[in-house]
Amino acid sequence: MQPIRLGLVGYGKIAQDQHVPAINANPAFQLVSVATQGRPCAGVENFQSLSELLERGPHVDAIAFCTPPQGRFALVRQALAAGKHVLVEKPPCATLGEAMALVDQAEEQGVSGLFAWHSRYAPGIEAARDWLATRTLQSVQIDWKEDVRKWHPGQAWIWQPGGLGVFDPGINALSIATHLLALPLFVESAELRVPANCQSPIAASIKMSDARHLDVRAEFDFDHGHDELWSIEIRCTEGILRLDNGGARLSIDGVRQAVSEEGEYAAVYRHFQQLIADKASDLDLQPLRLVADSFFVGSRTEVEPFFD
Ligand SMILES: NC(=O)C1=CN([C@@H]2O[C@H](COP(=O)(O)OP(=O)(O)OC[C@H]3O[C@@H](n4cnc5c(N)ncnc54)[C@H](O)[C@@H]3O)[C@@H](O)[C@H]2O)C=CC1
Ligand SMILES: O=C1O[C@@H]([C@H](O)CO)[C@H](O)[C@H]1O
Repeated sequence: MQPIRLGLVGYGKIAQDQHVPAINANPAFQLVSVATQGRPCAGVENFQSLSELLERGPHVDAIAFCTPPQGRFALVRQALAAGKHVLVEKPPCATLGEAMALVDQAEEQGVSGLFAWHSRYAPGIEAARDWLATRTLQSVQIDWKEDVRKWHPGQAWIWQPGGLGVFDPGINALSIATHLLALPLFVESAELRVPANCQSPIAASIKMSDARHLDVRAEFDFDHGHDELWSIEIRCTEGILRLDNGGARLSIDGVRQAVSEEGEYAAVYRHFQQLIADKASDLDLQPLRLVADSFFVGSRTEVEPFFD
């Protein structure tokens, strides 16, 4: 079986940390070219732009996008128009409207698309989903706190319009919640704390609910200490389910549960491979909708300036 020939756009932190190692570990894929504006990727042909990669590079079947969300829409549209399958890092675009247009275009082009909500592939998520499917939910508490200086060092884009600020990691928690919970969530209120020199929040408190009045609270913090807190606690009539370490650890009533041994990005690329084989797509907009709604209804409080 011929491998899927892959191009990658945006050889930055996550591409180097996760995408290229996952691609190289999966024999169903062959990374053949990169388009990036920073350091080149060893072992493949490098280009300064997607246009150059498509016009002058070796043939690719699919393209993975690891650029910042601002400007990504035009790039993915260009790849779809060229008939390429696309894997798009989260958040899929800088706006909900752009993401909706990509969903339509992938269908029109008859290619496979994946919005890579990577946290949904964390080792404990599917076991958690199975347990919750037969339980009666009472409340959900999300705490998603990390140090932006550790995970996005020197990345000015994250503080600019479309960069989402603390919702860039926070959307991961929302992608897990929307995957675990049966009913659509909606935002009731939000408080956004925005540094005086930034366009996006460094912290946020969000109150959500669903059609059965489930109480869902989220606390996001981008200026947290070095030890991340990535946890979701779901109280049910039958017991308490808790995901920690971004979904890598699962406990029920304090007892650790067996989880998958597959890493997030290995699972992301295995899913992409299956979508291409099945001529299918997985382009979920729900996490981005909740972020958009948080910005719609969020009250803003100015806080001290942020300096990297
Ligand atoms: N930093 C992290 O820990 C994680 C980041 N992500 C997501 O991945 C995306 C990228 O994040 P990072 O890798 O941290 O950012 P980054 O700033 O380290 O990398 C972005 C890369 O895109 C390149 N680039 C920008 N515009 C381009 C264009 N028009 N054509 C070609 N290359 C272009 C830049 O040169 C840079 O190498 C974001 O959407 C982020 O939410 C996902 C998981 C973790
Ligand atoms: O998607 C993201 O994940 C975190 C961090 O890499 C933990 O996985 C990062 O802040 C965000 O972009």
